[in-house]
Amino acid sequence: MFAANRTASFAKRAFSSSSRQNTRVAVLGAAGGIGQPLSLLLKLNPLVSHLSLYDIRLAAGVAADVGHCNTPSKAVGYGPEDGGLEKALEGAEIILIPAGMPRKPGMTRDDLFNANASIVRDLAQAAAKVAPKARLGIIANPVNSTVPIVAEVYKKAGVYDPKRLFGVTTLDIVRASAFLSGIAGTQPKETDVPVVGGHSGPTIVPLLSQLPAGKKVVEEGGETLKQLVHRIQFGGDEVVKAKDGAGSATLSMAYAGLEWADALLRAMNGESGVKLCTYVESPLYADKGCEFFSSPVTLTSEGTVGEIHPVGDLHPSEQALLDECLPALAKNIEAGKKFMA
Ligand SMILES: NC(=O)C1=CN([C@@H]2O[C@H](COP(=O)(O)OP(=O)(O)OC[C@H]3O[C@@H](n4cnc5c(N)ncnc54)[C@H](O)[C@@H]3O)[C@@H](O)[C@H]2O)C=CC1
Ligand SMILES: O=C([O-])CC(=O)C(=O)O
Repeated sequence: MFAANRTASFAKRAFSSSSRQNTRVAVLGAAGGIGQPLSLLLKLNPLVSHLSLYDIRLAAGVAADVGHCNTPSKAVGYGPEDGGLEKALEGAEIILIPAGMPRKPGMTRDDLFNANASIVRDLAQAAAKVAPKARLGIIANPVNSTVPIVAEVYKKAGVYDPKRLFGVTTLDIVRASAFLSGIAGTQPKETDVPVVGGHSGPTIVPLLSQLPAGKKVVEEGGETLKQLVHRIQFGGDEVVKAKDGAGSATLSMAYAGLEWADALLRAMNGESGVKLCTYVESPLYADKGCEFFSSPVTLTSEGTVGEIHPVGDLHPSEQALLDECLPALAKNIEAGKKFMA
């Protein structure tokens, strides 16, 4: 439910007469480590009719390449010349933004702020102008801050609708599912761990006690629990270290980005009750300075934010993680808002 893992039903849906299968999706940063595999996965999704692939380099090549996949959707690449960004955004209903610098070993996600805040701001300004009604999925880090930046851009443009702005935290849910099932011996797709808070280190709060396999690990406590929580919170570092200077998670992020987009596409195509953990404007901890927070969200039939669910029952160890998350997250949100002030 939280991982929104429905890729296996692609084929079935391709022939469903009720689905509209005509959604236009734009990827900004489409030629990057995430952008390329994400564009491929979107090209394979039968609910996508048109893919607009924008990047400051190589987007035409990526579009030509994925365009040879024999699925019905069309892929078109755009560079910055001749108003390419605006053209890419025209008619977009879902916009994914993986444009921006990835981490190198020794960096935190917050160290990316200076490089990525202005990239995301500029892309959001164009999106607010050309496709203000599109649903936006922000992947570029630091997500905790880039989402508030986009909100401010949209407010300044007078087109902000908090129901259409999402931070993509799905990789945390994907990792929690992979790591817990590895310990518990359960099927990853059936090991659906809600992960709330934000998307960096201590702001990532896995709620393992809310499913049977995780509850057992939480109740046993000790090193196994400690290491599992640490691995979910710092899984990104694991990939950055293994890639040894060549970037951060790209393939698993593309998979997670597709899961996020597919959840919206399914909701927009008539599936009711689609629910996923995602980082949105939220009343849950606004009084603690966290105007944005990831918790389970039920999507509307428009693929927008519907009901925002509270975090539910927490084990004392999870309450402690949440207590640590909130001040750190509030600081990240404040940094994003200050950048736009
Ligand atoms: N939300 C999440 O869970 C995750 C987020 N990320 C973040 O995603 C971002 C991208 O990561 P990678 O794809 O690995 O980086 P990358 O460097 O491989 O690709 C980034 C792409 O963005 C493009 N780009 C830069 N400025 C642009 C602009 N103004 N307009 C359009 N495109 C522009 C670059 O040309 C490049 O193709 C990073 O900030 C990274 O930290 C990475 C993994 C997980
Ligand atoms: O760790 C990073 O810098 C990239 C990222 O957000 C992740 O892998 O979760």
